[in-house]
Amino acid sequence: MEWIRGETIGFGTFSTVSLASPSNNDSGEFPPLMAVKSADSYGAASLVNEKSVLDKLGDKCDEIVRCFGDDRTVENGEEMHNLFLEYASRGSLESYIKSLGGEGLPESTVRLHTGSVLRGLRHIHANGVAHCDLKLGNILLFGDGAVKIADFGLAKRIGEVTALDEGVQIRGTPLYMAPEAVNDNEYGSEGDVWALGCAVVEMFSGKTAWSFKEGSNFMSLLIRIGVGEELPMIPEKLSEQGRDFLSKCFVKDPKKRWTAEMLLHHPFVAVDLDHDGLVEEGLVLNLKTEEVSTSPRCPFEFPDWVSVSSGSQTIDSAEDRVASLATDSIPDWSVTNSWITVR
Ligand SMILES: Nc1ncnc2c1ncn2[C@@H]1O[C@H](COP(=O)(O)OP(=O)(O)OP(=O)(O)O)[C@@H](O)[C@H]1O
Repeated sequence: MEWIRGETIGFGTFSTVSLASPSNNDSGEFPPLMAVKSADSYGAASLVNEKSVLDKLGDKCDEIVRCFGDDRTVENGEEMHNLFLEYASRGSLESYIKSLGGEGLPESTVRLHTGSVLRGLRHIHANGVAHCDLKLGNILLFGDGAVKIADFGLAKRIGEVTALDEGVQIRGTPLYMAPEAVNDNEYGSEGDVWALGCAVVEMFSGKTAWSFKEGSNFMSLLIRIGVGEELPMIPEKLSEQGRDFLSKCFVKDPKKRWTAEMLLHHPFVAVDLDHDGLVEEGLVLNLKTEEVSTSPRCPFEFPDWVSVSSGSQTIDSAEDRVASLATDSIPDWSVTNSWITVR
């Protein structure tokens, strides 16, 4: 495909995202406007991983951003790897919520978006993949109000041990890390569910699920996540159903945490939504809800529930693991946007 690069619309750790349009699209094979994620040789591995995961996931799930292929170009004497993606005209949920001035979204919208992300996660997990970096910055908002999961640069096949899993590494964003990732370096489908809970809190309250003062100690956050009984904040103003939903995501033991499939049957997402609030927001909705059922009280009430484990690791004590993370060369951590993903 011959294509033209347009304006820059986003920056990631290793890539720049800009608009792209095909210069000759007579066949109509590509949309007239796409997002192109470009990385130099340093970030290329992440794009190669993202492309292979997106190929594996296919284009059957409406809640996962579509990929139209990749290519390489030489720009200013440098080889660039480019990945062509469906363009989300309203950017990420993170930037959208920031534009609301710290206010969160109405609960009816949060329920809708949560249902969409869950359908995406169910598809990802059913294909044996864990996203490993779910956060509002990686949930994209489209012109019709739909949301889709993006950024599969850190995604991994469940159970597979990659170079990233060896040694002391952090995959993803600390504020969304699940206890088993902090303690045991375990990243699987269960960790995505924990991260979804953190994203739901942030969507509703406009604040991160863990309170964390800028400049405060990174290790203290890891200890709070990994050790002890403290859980992320569950907003008081959220409905009973919403609070119950979050309590199923924020289960410290990954084996007891609900799966995406189970959560799709929770009444928080499997209900008739308040259409009025959404119409007021100008969102044209693509309503898809699961069959409503009563909320099971525990995972074992699901007859066909199967826990997908991410493989075993040599387990140090939680304290040892947190200490080793904190003594490995950790960047200058601060809150939200400036969190650095260590790959
Ligand atoms: N398909 C898209 N449509 C519109 N904007 C996009 C798209 N993909 C990415 N962006 C924008 O670019 C930003 C960076 O993209 P992305 O998170 O995929 O890059 P990354 O290098 O993998 O970043 P990260 O640091 O999160 O790993 C996103 O937060 C979003 O604002």
